[in-house]
Amino acid sequence: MWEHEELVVRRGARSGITTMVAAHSRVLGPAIGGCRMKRYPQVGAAIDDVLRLARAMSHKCAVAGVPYGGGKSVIALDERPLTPELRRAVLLDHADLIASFGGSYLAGPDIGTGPDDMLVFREKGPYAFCVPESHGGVGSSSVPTATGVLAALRAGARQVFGGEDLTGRRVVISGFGAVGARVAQGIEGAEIIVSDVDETKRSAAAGLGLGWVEPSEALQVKADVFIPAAVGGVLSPETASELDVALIVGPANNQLTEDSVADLLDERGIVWVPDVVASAGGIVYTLAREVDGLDHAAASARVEAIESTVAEILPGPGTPLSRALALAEQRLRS
Ligand SMILES: NC(=O)c1ccc[n+]([C@@H]2O[C@H](COP(=O)([O-])OP(=O)(O)OC[C@H]3O[C@@H](n4cnc5c(N)ncnc54)[C@H](O)[C@@H]3O)[C@@H](O)[C@H]2O)c1
Repeated sequence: MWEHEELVVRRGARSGITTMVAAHSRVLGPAIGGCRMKRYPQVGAAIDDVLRLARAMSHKCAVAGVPYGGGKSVIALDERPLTPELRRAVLLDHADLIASFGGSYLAGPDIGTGPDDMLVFREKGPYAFCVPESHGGVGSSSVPTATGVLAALRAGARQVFGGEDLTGRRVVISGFGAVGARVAQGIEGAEIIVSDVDETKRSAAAGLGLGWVEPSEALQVKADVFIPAAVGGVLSPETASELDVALIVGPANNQLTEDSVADLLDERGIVWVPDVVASAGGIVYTLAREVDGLDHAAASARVEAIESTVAEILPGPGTPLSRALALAEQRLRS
C-alpha cells in the first residue's frame, strides 16, 4: 500500500542531476528530514531510499513526541566528478525543489551534506535547519544527543536495575567520539570502559580515568550496560547471541542489522532501547531552537522528555521496538 503523502522527483535545471523529496506524513506537523547526497546504481534505488528514510523519520518524530512529520531529500549524483561548481548547481536545484513545498518540508544535513550546504538551501527560503553557528544555528548536536542518551539511560536503568544509580555497575561505551565522550562524562559512579578504532582516543580516556577495550573485544565484555556510540549495524544475530549485558542504550543510528534482532535480544532478557528514541536528542533540540524558536531551557525540556518516552515503551508485552513503533503509529493516527 502507498503510505506516503507526496514524492516529487525532478531533474535539476542547472545541474541535470535528479533530486527528490518524499513526505511520508505531515499529520503531526511539517515533514522534516536530512538531505542525502550520493551515487546510486539507478534512480529507482534512490527513490526506494528516499521513501524508506522518510517513513523512518515519521516514526522517529512521532516516538520523540515532536510536532513534525517524516520527510527526506535525496540528491542522486551521476557519474560526473562533483566539482564545487556542480555541487553548488545541484544544491540550488534542490533548494528550488524544497522551496516549492512552501514550508511543508524542511531539510537538514545527512550523509554527503553538512551545515554549509543548508546555507545554500536557505538562499531559496527559510526551509533548512542545522545551519552553521555563524549564521544563527545552534551548532553541534552532539551535546543534546548525549543529553538524550543519558535521559534514556536513566529510564532504562530504572526498568532494568530498579533505580537510576549506576554506582558499582560496569558500562561499556563503543565509540569515544563527540557523543560517546560526553555520555561517559555524564555517568557517575560506574566503572566505564570505552572502545574506539582511533587508538589516539586511548590516552584521552585514560586521562579521564576510564578503562579501555579493543574494538574487536568490546562486545564480549561482561557488563551491565552497553552503549553503541560508533557505527550502525552493531547488533546482529551473531552479536546479539554473544552479548553479556542487561541493558543496551546508545546514540548510534540503525543499530540493528535487521528488526528480528530486537526479538533475539528480548528472548535473551537484554533490554534494548530503540535507537530512534535514544538518538533523538540532537534533532529534537535543533528543531526546537532553529525552527520553533524556543529558548535553551524549553528546547532542553523536549530532550529530557526522552526519559518519559523510554519509560513508556520499556514495560509491557512485545519488544521495545514493537512498542515504540506502536506508539508512533498511534500518534500518527491520532
Ligand atoms: N552527533 C549527533 O548529534 C548524533 C545524533 C544522532 C545519532 N548520532 C550517531 O551516534 C554515533 C556517534 O556520533 P558522534 O557524533 O559521536 O560521531 P563521532 O564521529 O564523533 O564519533 C564516533 C566514534 O566512533 C569511532 N568508531 C568508528 N568505528 C568504530 C568501531 N567499529 N568501533 C569503535 N569505535 C568506532 C570513531 O573513531 C569515533 O571516535 C554515530 O553513529 C552517529 O550517527 C549522532
